[in-house]
Amino acid sequence: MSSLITKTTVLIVDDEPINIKLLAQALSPRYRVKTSTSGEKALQIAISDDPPDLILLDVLMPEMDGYEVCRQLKQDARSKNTPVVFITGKNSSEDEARGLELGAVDYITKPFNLPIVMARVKNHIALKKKNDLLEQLVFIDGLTEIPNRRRFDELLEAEWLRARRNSTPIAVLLMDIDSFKLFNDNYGHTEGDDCLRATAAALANALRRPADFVARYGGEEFVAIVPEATEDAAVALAEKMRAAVEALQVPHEYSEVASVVTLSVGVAATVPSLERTPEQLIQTADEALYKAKQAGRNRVVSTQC
Ligand SMILES: Nc1nc2c(ncn2[C@@H]2O[C@H](COP(=O)(O)OP(=O)(O)OP(=O)(O)O)[C@@H](O)[C@H]2O)c(=O)[nH]1
Repeated sequence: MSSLITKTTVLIVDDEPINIKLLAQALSPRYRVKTSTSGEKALQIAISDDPPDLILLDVLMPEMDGYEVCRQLKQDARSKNTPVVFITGKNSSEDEARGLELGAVDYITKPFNLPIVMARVKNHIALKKKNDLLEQLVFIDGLTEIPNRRRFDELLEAEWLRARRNSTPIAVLLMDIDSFKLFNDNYGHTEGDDCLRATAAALANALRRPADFVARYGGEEFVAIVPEATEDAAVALAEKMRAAVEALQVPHEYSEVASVVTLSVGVAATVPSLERTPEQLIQTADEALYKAKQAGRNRVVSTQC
């Protein structure tokens, strides 16, 4: 069962069940195949928790045509990296150019040659896997193996725009290990690195919902994005994260606040508007973090942005 779950998935989108059947028969020995006879359903599958690795997309479909499906796929951060291959009876060069300009990686005209389709699918999937790996490496912090600042910046921008569109709240948590210089100075840099790794894992484990996100912000600072969280909900999560680090019980006899490693957290929550920016949200969280440090560390302080 687990091998099935991890198997590469191809989504076939065609309003003609007979076309789907033909392609599915050829692909299913090697890939896990999902199918859709409508563009709307294809979009849902593409942004689901179990998205495909490649989409074979028909152009001529009633209601939403393949070009529109492709356009929407490429606009959504959750599906924009999923390769789209058009398989279509529309065989003019203008049609092909339009498909490729919309962001499709390939354009195959009907009647197609099945071995060629299979070979192209294989090549595009190999490329997609390599891109996924590269993206992971670019966005992962080497020491703690959680997402890095670059990934945070990118995701905050996307979540900010989403929250603004939907008029939903969003919160940022800025976290800083207390007296970490004293930890490093007394226990050494290697122990310091171990502490950062353990802290990162504890913070990642404390997240509750799939959309919640934590990254290493730099040095001994971490940052979380909590979409759709009111200030109260964000504070509750911040408190859970603070407690998770304390519960690690990493000895820190040189700490100014406790006998173990602790965390201070600044929380900022807002409903994004055109007048505000994500940078202001981070700035507000930073001010709250400063207050948490001033108030004695090992605590959560919140400010409305
Ligand atoms: N081991 C290790 N230490 C790091 C790393 N990045 C930053 N640091 C250390 O983190 C420490 C941060 O110290 P400060 O910014 O003075 O803060 P602090 O001692 O935690 O004091 P407060 O935040 O005010 O409680 C410095 O000693 C840095 O060298 C890293 O990747 N590994």
